[in-house]
Amino acid sequence: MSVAVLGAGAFGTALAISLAKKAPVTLWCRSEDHANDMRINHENTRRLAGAPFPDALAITSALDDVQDHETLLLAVPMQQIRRFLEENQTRLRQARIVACCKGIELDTGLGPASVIQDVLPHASVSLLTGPSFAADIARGLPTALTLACADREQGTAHQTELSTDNLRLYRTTDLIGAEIGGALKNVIAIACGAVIGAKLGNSARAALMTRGYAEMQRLALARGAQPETLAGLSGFGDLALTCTSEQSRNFRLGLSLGRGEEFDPSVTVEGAATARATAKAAAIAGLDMPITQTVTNLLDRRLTIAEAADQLHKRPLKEE
Ligand SMILES: NC(=O)C1=CN([C@@H]2O[C@H](COP(=O)(O)OP(=O)(O)OC[C@H]3O[C@@H](n4cnc5c(N)ncnc54)[C@H](OP(=O)(O)O)[C@@H]3O)[C@@H](O)[C@H]2O)C=CC1
Ligand SMILES: O=C(CO)COP(=O)(O)O
Repeated sequence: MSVAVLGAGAFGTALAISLAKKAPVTLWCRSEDHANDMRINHENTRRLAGAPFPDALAITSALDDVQDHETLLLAVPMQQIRRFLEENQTRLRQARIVACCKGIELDTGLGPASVIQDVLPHASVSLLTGPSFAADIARGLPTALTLACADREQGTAHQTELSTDNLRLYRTTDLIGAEIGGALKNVIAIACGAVIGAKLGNSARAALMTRGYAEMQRLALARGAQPETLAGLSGFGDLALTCTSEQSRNFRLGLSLGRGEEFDPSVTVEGAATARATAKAAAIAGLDMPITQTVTNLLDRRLTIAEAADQLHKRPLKEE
């Protein structure tokens, strides 16, 4: 096995730490200054402080050092991946890439695996997604994730390669379902954070999680996904984690909205762009996604929390 992780954010670093306990791993970051910092400290103090590196973890800022690795885990934020891939198209043309990001691209409405397929049609593409906080993975706490790959044989190879004693991977061939579950749970987490921040109660949160899940299913099924995928780790599992924990940045953005506080714009919050991308795609496809639309309106300050709650509540009554 030879694995490299592209992107030394919190998640890429956590995966690299976890996998390097099993075999050598290379972690690539885009700045030599950051690479040096990690080499000196044996830790990524900028993105995942307090998680020491195992000896088998090598650091580089040169893509030439990683392009011959068998498997590349892509852990840069969703809205950055197209540009990254385009800039490195020649190197990555036939790579085996496992996307580790969650979201929907603003301009195209595509998820991470679909963007990779779009830019690199000859690459092998998989997706690693599901309920896991970087800090938990780095600490070696027990975690279960979904490995999605349309090619069953390749998916099985990645499942074996990337599972560890603490990281248990389940596999599916339903890439679209896994992409949509992982992307939309962040949008629903923003809504849940807003409800808790505004002190609207846990009952309201449960209602949002359930009706949010219905929206996830609606979009996923319209795009040809399998319902079981949404019920799995990449859908229901990640929804449950992200909507109930202040460890989640998406949930925390929602909390700030609910409390009327500012939120640090430098924090990676995938659900914001994903809400806008999904609301646009849903409108074009004629899909009813009121929670997603409401989150977009809250983010763009077109609604207050009180107006948002009122609007959702006063929608026409219907069958569940
Ligand atoms: N954090 C978590 O618990 C989890 C995160 N994820 C997903 O992982 C993905 C990454 O999130 P996370 O690691 O937390 O984000 P962070 O904010 O911690 O880090 C983002 C990283 O991406 C790098 N980056 C940004 N743009 C580029 C680019 N154009 N080229 C190369 N590198 C770039 C940044 O580099 P620089 O430092 O130089 O700015 C930074 O290291 C997201 O899609 C997220 O949803 C999934 C599960 C858990
Ligand atoms: O995806 C995650 C948990 O599965 C991390 O959530 P946040 O990006 O909201 O922190």
